[in-house]
Amino acid sequence: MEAFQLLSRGGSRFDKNRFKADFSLFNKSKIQDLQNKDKHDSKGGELPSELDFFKYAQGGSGKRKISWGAAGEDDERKAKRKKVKRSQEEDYSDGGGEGEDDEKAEEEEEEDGAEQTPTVPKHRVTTKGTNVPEHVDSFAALKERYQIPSHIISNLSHNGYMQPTGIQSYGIPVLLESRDLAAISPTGTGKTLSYLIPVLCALGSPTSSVRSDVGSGVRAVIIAPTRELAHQIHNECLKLSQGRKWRIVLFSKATASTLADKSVRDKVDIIISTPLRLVASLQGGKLDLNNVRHLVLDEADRMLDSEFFPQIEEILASCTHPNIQKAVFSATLPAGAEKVVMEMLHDPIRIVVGLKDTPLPLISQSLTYVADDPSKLPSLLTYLAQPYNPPVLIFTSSQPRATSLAEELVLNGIPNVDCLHAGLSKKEREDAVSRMRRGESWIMVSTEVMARGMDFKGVREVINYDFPTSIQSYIHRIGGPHSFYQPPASCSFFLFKCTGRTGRAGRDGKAVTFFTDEDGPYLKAIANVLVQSGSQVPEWILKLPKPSKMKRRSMGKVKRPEFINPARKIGRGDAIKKRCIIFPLVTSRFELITL
Ligand SMILES: Nc1ncnc2c1ncn2[C@@H]1O[C@H](COP(=O)(O)OP(=O)(O)OP(=O)(O)O)[C@@H](O)[C@H]1O
Repeated sequence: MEAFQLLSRGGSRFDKNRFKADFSLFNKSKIQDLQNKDKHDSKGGELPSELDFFKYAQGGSGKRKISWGAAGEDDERKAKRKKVKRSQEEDYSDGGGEGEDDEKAEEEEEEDGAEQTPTVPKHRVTTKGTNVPEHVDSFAALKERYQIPSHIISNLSHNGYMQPTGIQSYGIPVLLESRDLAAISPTGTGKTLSYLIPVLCALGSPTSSVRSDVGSGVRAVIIAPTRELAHQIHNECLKLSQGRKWRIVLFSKATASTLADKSVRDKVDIIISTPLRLVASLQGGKLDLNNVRHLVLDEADRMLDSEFFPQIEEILASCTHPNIQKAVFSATLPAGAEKVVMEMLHDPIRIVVGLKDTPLPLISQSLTYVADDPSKLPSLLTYLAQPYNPPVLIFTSSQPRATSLAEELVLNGIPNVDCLHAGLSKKEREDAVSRMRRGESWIMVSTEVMARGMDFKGVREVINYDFPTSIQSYIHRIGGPHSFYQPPASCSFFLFKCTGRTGRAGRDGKAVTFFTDEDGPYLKAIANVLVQSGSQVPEWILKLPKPSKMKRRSMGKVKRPEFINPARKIGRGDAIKKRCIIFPLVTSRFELITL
C-alpha cells in the first residue's frame, strides 16, 4: 500500500488541494498514470471524422475539458461537475435552478468529494421551507416521536421494511406534522410508503369505528396516473393496514358504481384512483370530496401535464375541507411544473433526494449509435444474443411499435417475450404484469406511460429502443423498474442498494439507449443526465451544441413508423402461434439461473 494512503487513513482529514505539492511527492506514480490516461483520454475525446454523425463536433465549443476517469484530479472534477450541473439545469428548465439549500448541499458534497468514488455521486437529502421538522433515522424513532400505532410498525417489519429510506426519513415527519409537501426522489426509493404511513396514522382509525368528529365521506384520496400504478399503491396500502378494518377502495368502474350510494361511500376511508375515473364520478354527482383531509398526487409531473391537469384542477376544487393537507411526489419535476405545484400547496416544504432530475448512480448507463430506425432491430438482436440479465424492459415510443417489436422478437426466436401497453385489454395488461412479477417474462416490451412507476422487482436491464421523449421521460424509464432498499443508518447521505445480486462495477442496473441520426439534436440533453449520475459519455457527445428551446420541445415528436419491420406485417396471433411452435417446452431461465 502506498505511504500516503496509509498515512491518510486515520481520523483526521488531509487537505489534498492545500498541500498539493506534498501530496504529489507521495503520489507521483499515480499522477503520472493519470496524466498518461488523460493524454489518452483527451485523444480519445476528439471526435474522429467517421463518428461525426451530426457534423457538429467541428463547430463544437471545445470549451469542455473533461478527462473521464481521472479520479485524482479533484479540482478539475469539481469544476467539471459544477459546469455540467449548471449546463444541465439550463438544459432541463427554462430557468429557476436549485435553491440555496441545494447549492449548499453541493458545496458540502464537494468538500467530501475527495474521498468519494469518482463515478458514484453521493445521494443526499435537501429540504426547503419554514420550520422543517427533524428527520428520523429509524421506524422506532418515528414511533416514539409521533406515537405511530404498533400495528403499522409491525406491518412494516412484517413486510421487510426495517429502516426508512431517505424520502421516508424526511418526508414522513413533514406529513405527520400536518405540513404540505413537495417531494422529489428518484424512482424506486420508497415514495409510496412516505405518504401511506402518515395518511394511515393521521386518519387514526377506520371511519366505521371512530368518533363523530371525522365527518362523513372519504377522508383521503391518492391519485396516480395509471390504473396499474393505482393498483400497486392499493396493494401497498393493504399490506400496511393489515389487522384493522380500513375501507381502502381502488376506484374502478365497478367500485365507482357501488360508491354512488352515499351510505356506502360515507364508510370509505381512502380512495386510490386515476384522475379520469375520479372526475367522471364527481361530474356524475356520484362522489363528493368535501371531507377529504389528505390529498396525494403521485407521479406529480405527469399529473400536471396537459392531459391530466384539467382533471387535477377539478379534483382540487372539489376538495373543500379547510384543513386539507396536500402532498405531491415525483421522481422528476421540471421547473415549470414545480412552480405550479408550489402554488397549489400551502406553506409547503420541499424535499429533494439526490440531485434533482438525476437518476440514482447505481445504474450504469450508455448510449449506443444505431444509425436509423431499421438498424435498431438487428442491434437489439445482437444485444440479446449476448448474455443478459432477464427480465429486460424495453421501451418503444408508441403502442403499435411495442406490439410490433414484441412480435419481431418472438419471430426471431427470443424466448419469453411479453408486451404491455395501454392499448391492450384490462385482462391482457393484468396478465402481462403478473407474468412479469412471476418471473415468466424475460423481455417486456412496453411504452413509457404504461411502465411509469411500476415496481417490477428484479429488472436489471432497461433498453430504450426508441429515444426518450424528454429528460424526465429518460429518468422515469431507467429508474422505474428498480427497487431499492436498505439505506445506510443515521446519516444525511443515502446511497441505496438494489435488491438482488450486485452488478457490474458495483452497479446494479444497466440502461442502454439507442440513438439514431434523427435523435442527434437531443442527444446532449440525455448525455448530461448520464454525466450527472456518474456514467461515462464520449467527449464528442458532450461537445455537441446545446439544443435550442424549440428543438428541446420537439424532442418527443420524432415520427417513427408503426411497424418495426415494415416488410413483415403479420398479426399478433401469428406471432403467438409461432412462439408456441418454437418454444413449446421452454424451461424458465430464472429456474436455470437459481439452480
Ligand atoms: N423502507 C423500505 N425498506 C425496504 N424496501 C422498501 C422500503 N420502502 C419501500 N421499499 C420497497 O422499494 C420498492 C420501491 O418503492 P416505491 O414503489 O414506493 O418507490 P417509488 O419511489 O414510489 O418509485 P416510482 O417513482 O418508480 O414510483 C418497493 O418494492 C417497496 O416495497
